[in-house]
Amino acid sequence: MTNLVDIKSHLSNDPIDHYIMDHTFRPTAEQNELIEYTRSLPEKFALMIGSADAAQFFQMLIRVSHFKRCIEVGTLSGYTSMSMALAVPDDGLVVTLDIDDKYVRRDIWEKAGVAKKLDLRIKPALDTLNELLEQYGENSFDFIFIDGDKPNYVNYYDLCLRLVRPNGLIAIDNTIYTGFVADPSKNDINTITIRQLNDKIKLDQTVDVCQLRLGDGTTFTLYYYLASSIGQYIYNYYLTTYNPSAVGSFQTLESVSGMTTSLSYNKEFNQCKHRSSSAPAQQWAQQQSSNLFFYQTVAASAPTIAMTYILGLYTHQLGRKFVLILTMFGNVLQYVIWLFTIHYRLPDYWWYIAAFVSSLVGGGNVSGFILNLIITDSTEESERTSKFLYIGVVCTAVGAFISLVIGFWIEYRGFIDLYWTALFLQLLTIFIVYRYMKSDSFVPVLSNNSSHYKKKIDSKCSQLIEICTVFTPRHTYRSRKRSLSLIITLIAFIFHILASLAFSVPFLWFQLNYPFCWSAKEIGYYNTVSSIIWCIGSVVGLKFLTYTRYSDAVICCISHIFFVMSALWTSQAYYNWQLYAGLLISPFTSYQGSLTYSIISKWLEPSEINSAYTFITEISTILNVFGNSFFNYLYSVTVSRSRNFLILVAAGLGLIPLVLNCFLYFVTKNLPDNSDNRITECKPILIPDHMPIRVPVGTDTILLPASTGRKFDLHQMS
Ligand SMILES: C[S@@+](CC[C@H](N)C(=O)[O-])C[C@H]1O[C@@H](n2cnc3c(N)ncnc32)[C@H](O)[C@@H]1O
Repeated sequence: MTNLVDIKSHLSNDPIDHYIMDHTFRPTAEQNELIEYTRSLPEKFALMIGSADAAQFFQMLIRVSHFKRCIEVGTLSGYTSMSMALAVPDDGLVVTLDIDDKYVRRDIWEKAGVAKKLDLRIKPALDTLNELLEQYGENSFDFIFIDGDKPNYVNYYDLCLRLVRPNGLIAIDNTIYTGFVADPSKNDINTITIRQLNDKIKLDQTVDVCQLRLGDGTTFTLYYYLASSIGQYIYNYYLTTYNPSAVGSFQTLESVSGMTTSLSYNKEFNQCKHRSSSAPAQQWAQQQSSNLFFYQTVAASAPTIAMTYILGLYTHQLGRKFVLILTMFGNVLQYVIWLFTIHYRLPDYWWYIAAFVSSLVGGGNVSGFILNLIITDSTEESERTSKFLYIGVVCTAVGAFISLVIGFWIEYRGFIDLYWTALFLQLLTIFIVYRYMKSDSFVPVLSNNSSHYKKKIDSKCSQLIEICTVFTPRHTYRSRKRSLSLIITLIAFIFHILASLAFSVPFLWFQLNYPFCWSAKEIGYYNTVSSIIWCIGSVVGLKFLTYTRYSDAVICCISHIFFVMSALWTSQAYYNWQLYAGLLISPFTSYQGSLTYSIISKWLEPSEINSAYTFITEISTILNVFGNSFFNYLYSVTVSRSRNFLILVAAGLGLIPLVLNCFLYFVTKNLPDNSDNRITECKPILIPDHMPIRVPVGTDTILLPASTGRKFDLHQMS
């Protein structure tokens, strides 16, 4: 069995230890002085000093990893703390904890010029660690050395796991405990606790571990656990940067808008019990996160709105392939800026720059617009409802699956990897679209009798007017029934988006905070269950609705009833199971989104569809931009009084499209449709090179896009 003296390299009698120390140990004068001083203490304490080679190794780790914030549990005379303080940069910090400062030599710290980097806290270390969680929040330290009283080792480890940041390091001293851990006859409380800790770490897959025969066996754990997706990342970032004394200097929405500061918190505000960050820190982080999202959407608002309009207007000229690639390229730029922002911890405005840059090419709405055009072009009117529903289901299922993968990915690989992968996939998609999507897969075909359409494309100006007025009842050829249906559908769509935003904007903060206080792992589990239920629910719902042959308006009504129920249920949820139970109806809550395109395409002329979709996309972009900002703002000012206020607002908003769809049902059922002069709906056909071409019924000649200049006879083709 190892002699206790042998395990401190600088006190060892082993010639090899002597040789190693002789060749590699480079103490400063102050370090030597502290070693000498500690040696002079009563033997019990003299032997407690950390091993000098271990301290030197920590210094090397701190320097190469650019660690800034460190903790030592168990100070004794302050040797290892001083060594760490010598290694951290000038603005670094070493918080060192002990129950007693009898032997601490602050004077030597002063002499070494590191006293200002050392924060000595004298009280039971468990209390101090909890205090540090309150003060700095979770994931806020780079390096922690545990070397306090052994019976508390497991407790120290648990708290330190929360304090250390992802990819930070925890070093634990005495994990071999002079070999006692491997000796079954040793069953004192210290040995038992250290064995328990070693066993715990052995089973913990969220950390990387290595146990070195350094000093008395120091275990290193590399903390991989990354807390959340981008919203979670931002929320956690704020939790960790919370500084009560500096909060006044942060620009909050309240200070910007000159409203009463809600940073004076209600003392009785409930907080997450398993997050030891303080209630003010949590509330502050929520406000900061929603503020950040507010400014992000504001930054993206004008370019998104303008570009959606411009790209919608010029899609025919630029080609869908080009527009699609352009929007994807915006995502690429966004990922790159995110990666830089996270990696270099750039200031907040980089998030806004990322949003601004990606919105310069239209953002996600434009790709949705292209997809909707492609679906409409390649389907007949009768199958369009089910096609839109089906695509909605596929998108939802894929989205849910992706969020599931993301949840687990973050858990095991972290944010940086995730965004690198996203970047890679986006580049791959650009390549696939570039390589395999047919250029200009659809250009409207003119029949010899569609002079109405010819007139419309005559000038850009008339297209602009067409987009803005396509829903107005000015068109003489459109019956009252059609005009009314279009307007009702449009308004229902607008309120559906608003209701969905009011529900979705606070939902992440809702999960992260009291009473749920979910970690990334728990959000990952929720996403897993959610994705499974979404897939099954959406497919079953689709089959059922196809089977019942309900009209679009009835399907939307049912969907809105589910939405209101879901929002009311969620707003009252207090236990985890209640959030899970809410998932049972959530797959049926958003049919309005996918059906709107199908509904309006039935009431419009084929030549109007492009303008109408551009208009709808524009409306949805504007609502998303301003709705997101507004609801984030509303959440930040209401959360301190009522955590579920916004979700109740969502339920209220959801009632409006419900009523409108009931009205639509009666309009479509009872009003006559007397628009005889409407151009007949085109039938899609597939020409040999699989380009979907729209042929007005009753014409025999179709004209292919000017670039091909080909002319087909329908009879020949059939
Ligand atoms: C092994 S020594 C620390 C040696 C020091 N890390 C070094 O490298 O020189 C353990 C220290 O833990 C302190 N300690 C014991 N129980 C404690 C507790 N409950 N809270 C904080 N410190 C405690 C003791 O006072 C003692 O100074």
